[in-house]
Amino acid sequence: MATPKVLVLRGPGSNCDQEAHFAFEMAGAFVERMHINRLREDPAQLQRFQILCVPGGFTYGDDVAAGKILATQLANFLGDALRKFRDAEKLILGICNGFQAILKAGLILPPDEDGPLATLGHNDSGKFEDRWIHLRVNPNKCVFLKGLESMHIPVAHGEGKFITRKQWILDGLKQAGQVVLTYSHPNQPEAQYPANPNGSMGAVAGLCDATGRVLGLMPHPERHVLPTQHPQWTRLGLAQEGDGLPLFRNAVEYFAT
Ligand SMILES: NC(=O)CC[C@H](N)C(=O)O
Repeated sequence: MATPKVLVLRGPGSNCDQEAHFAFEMAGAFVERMHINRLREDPAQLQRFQILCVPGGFTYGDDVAAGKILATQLANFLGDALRKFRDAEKLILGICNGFQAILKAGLILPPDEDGPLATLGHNDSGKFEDRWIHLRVNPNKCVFLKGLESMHIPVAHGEGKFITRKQWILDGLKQAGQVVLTYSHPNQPEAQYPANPNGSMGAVAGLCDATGRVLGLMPHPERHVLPTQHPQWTRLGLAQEGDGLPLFRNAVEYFAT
């Protein structure tokens, strides 16, 4: 098996980069963490890697809107390198602040003539939501989610409300199989608050691009890779591994030859 190299791209205010590094290493990849300013100095470095991960955090202090400044940097200074990377059939993962950044950079859904199709806004609750939630997984062709049905992992964000410009955009994304992660509740067909922690349209928690190789999600799979990270592991019994680990392993195995 060819071992892929992962670039965990940091910015000022990233705070989940070490966890993302650890998760990809557990899954069997080589991992390097790099500050975006270093990549801007020489964008061609990106092509040394097979997987790009933009981790969670508060880049640029969430100024303007969470992930917006990082998105602008990605689109304006690294746009060509990123398109080349994506078109080489490599993988891109954005977690939480990373999802905000890659979505707002147009890497998941290219904008149309009227502008962006979707964004992530402030939680309906008006506060930071930091707790464990349940996810339903519809992998469709998303490389990262192959074989998964559900996940129990934490969220920690203030701006995770997924909004499309019009309802038909969300309907189209569902039909195309791009809505790959939704918040779930056992008794609600579409999860309502608090199961849906931010009021996302369609209870959307994660979205992939049309190829299935770019995934963005608000919850944190890298915070549940070890079974002991689950808050109830002593009561429920120790699972074999954390629910988030298969997502990283799928990405690594995609490059198996
Ligand atoms: N954990 C995170 O990445 C948080 C994302 C962002 N700072 C928010 O609060 O919405």
